[in-house]
Amino acid sequence: MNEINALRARANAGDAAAQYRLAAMLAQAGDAASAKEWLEKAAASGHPGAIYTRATELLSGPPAHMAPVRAADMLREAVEKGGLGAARQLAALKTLGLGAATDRRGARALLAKAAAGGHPAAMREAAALAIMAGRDAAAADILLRTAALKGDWIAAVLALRRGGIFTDAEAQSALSQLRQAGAPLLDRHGPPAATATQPRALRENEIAALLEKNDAPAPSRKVLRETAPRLVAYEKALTPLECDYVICAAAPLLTPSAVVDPRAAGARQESFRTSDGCAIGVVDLDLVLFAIWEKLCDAVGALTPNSELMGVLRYRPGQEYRPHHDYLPEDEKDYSEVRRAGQRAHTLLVYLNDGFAGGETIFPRLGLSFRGRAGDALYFQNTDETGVPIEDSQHAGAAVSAGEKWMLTLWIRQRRFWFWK
Ligand SMILES: O=C(O)CCC(=O)C(=O)O
Ligand SMILES: [Fe+2]
Repeated sequence: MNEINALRARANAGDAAAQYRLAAMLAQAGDAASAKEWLEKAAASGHPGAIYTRATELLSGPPAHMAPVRAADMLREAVEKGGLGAARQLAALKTLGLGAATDRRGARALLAKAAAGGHPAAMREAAALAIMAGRDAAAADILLRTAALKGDWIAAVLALRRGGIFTDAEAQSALSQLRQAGAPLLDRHGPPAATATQPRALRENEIAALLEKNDAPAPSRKVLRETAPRLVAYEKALTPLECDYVICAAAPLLTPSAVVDPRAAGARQESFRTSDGCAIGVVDLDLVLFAIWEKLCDAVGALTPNSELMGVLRYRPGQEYRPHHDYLPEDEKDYSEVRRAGQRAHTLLVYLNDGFAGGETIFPRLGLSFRGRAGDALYFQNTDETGVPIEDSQHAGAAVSAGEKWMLTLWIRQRRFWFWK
């Protein structure tokens, strides 16, 4: 209590950092209204963290509620004031071309700045990009280790999975903390490092050099069915690190899945879909997730802007997705959606993990079933080229009988789906 009173006194005297801390403490204590008030004051006093938080609010919710240009302006202001979280978020906007001009190089430079400044999530993001691009693995491991030791739990999971980064004692302590927090992916991890890596601060230009994109080889593909609905299996569409990254990014966002109901406004919960799921919204995207998104669209020859936001599903034992179609019902309400971007012509499902039983994807009308290993993907057609539904594309996610099944889903429209630009 003393601490909060002292903080309040400093906040009232106009100390921006105290205002920001007070807002965080009040939010944690459940007093959302006062938290919001202090956050606004901190932003007005020029606190970069507060400006960043307000900007992310403008990037959340349905498109009609978003103000991306204003958000980008605020993020720029926060970056100028030294905000590292803001630099990371602005990098994502520049990658998407949302609220700011598309500028991939500028985006990487901003991420490098945030990582060199010691922002844990930015360091983890830079490490993942470096590993994905096949660049200096030792430098990537240093970034990952530093981010994990600074408290970034995703970095800790990735470091454990990769092995050779934590000593045995560090790994044990990370594992027990992660277990307590309910983190995913703790079943399997690599060997410990014989000795602790010497921490070394990486310079901004050194990190920027790690982020240059290398073209990954195209995954091998096998056509499972030639005629409509066309089905194609991809082997190793994503690497283990990419799968793990998606699972970790999605885990905090999961809520019980919803499906589009032709009769009700908005989405509702359905007993025939019992998994937990989420869409990775623009505010959740980072350069790693964007690279994965683009890689998957490239694999199936689709334009990324034609695809809906990536979705992630988690099925626990007994959970399933009963037979359904992915194309949208063409009634009055949903038809405007279909008119804008066309039908959900294509689906790509990526199996993100191994170690579960059941959970095959089944096509009852085709007598086909498929289950990929971690990183494998299944493509199928839901409509023909003109958007006419293919009824035989009906499919189901069979109940999982043991373990957890994690899946990335991508629905691709006939035309541009992205609502910006
Ligand atoms: O879980 C599966 O295998 C199928 C998922 C699915 O059909 C969907 O997300 O639309
Ligand atoms: Fe589906």
